[in-house]
Amino acid sequence: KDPRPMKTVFSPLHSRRHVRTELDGGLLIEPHEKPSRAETILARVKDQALGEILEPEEFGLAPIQRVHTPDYVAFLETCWQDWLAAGKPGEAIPAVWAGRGMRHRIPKDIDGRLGYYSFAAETSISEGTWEAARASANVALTAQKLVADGERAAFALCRPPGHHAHADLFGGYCFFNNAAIVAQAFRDQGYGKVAILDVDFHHGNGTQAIFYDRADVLTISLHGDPDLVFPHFLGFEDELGEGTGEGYNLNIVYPPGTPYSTWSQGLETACERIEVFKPDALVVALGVDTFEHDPISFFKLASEDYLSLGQRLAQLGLPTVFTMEGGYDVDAIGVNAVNVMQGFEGKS
Ligand SMILES: NCCCNCCCCCS
Ligand SMILES: [Mg+2]
Ligand SMILES: [Zn+2]
Repeated sequence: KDPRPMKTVFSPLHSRRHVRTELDGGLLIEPHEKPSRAETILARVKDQALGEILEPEEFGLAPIQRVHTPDYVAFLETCWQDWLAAGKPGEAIPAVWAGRGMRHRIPKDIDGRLGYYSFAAETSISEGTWEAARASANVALTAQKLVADGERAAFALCRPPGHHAHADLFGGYCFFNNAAIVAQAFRDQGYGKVAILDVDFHHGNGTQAIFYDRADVLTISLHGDPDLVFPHFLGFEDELGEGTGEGYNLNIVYPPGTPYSTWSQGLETACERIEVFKPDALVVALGVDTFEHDPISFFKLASEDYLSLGQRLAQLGLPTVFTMEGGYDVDAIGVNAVNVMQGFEGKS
């Protein structure tokens, strides 16, 4: 509603997450999800004078636990200490999971608990990960508060990202599902219906799972075919929701090489579904790993396409919170992410 320039929320505490390893292709590489991602976006926000930049307020654990289980939150808080106490030489990396026919119970041992509380092995944990993840959730909740207090939209410059995190699973560089936490906060503040639109290249598996049996939060994701890319085991078009939630999940899947001219047709389908749903607020899980030069993805969006994306989202006319998700071409991430905001604000 408020025509003032969009505010950005950012926490320097994101840099407390500085793992040195990512398991990839049988090697421990420099993580794609690196601190310079957030710093580059912040620099672009300043360079473009997008609007005011605020540090987050502290919201504590309660709004996080509206989405994540208390045992999972407690696990994340002590994981690194537990790992060190077990005398491990490297960073905490899950390496064992309950495969088919095994039992989903919570072991005492740290290796067992790492496996119980994760779905993938590329997301190392080390000193400061907990603090950064907590700050990222506070960034998202501060943006939600700005919108609830009357801003038309706000940009939660979150790091680490969140859309792959389930109620009690980390993975895909995600720990707390910031978009889900924002949606639940809107619901807890009396917004009857909320839509979450995930435009990250990857399926928002955590977000889908968290709301899968609910009709009050509509979850939509456009993404690369999970038959070919992460998260591999969720995100197919036949996943429509379950029980009360049937019809309130929508997956739109595209193949390698998809350009904006094709991808934007899916965006249109998503926007039409949102308009039918008539939500009281919109959360956009914004990944820009749909970019043509992204190192781990296979869509072909160009930087100017993010202006068009922002313009289309503004046409929905909803109170909107953007939560930063993926995007791994660090040189281009600032232009691409801020283009969405500038497009939303009317720049073409
Ligand atoms: N080397 C590619 C493996 C990628 N695995 C995790 C991808 C997470 C994307 C988060 S938006
Ligand atoms: Mg997506
Ligand atoms: Zn992604």
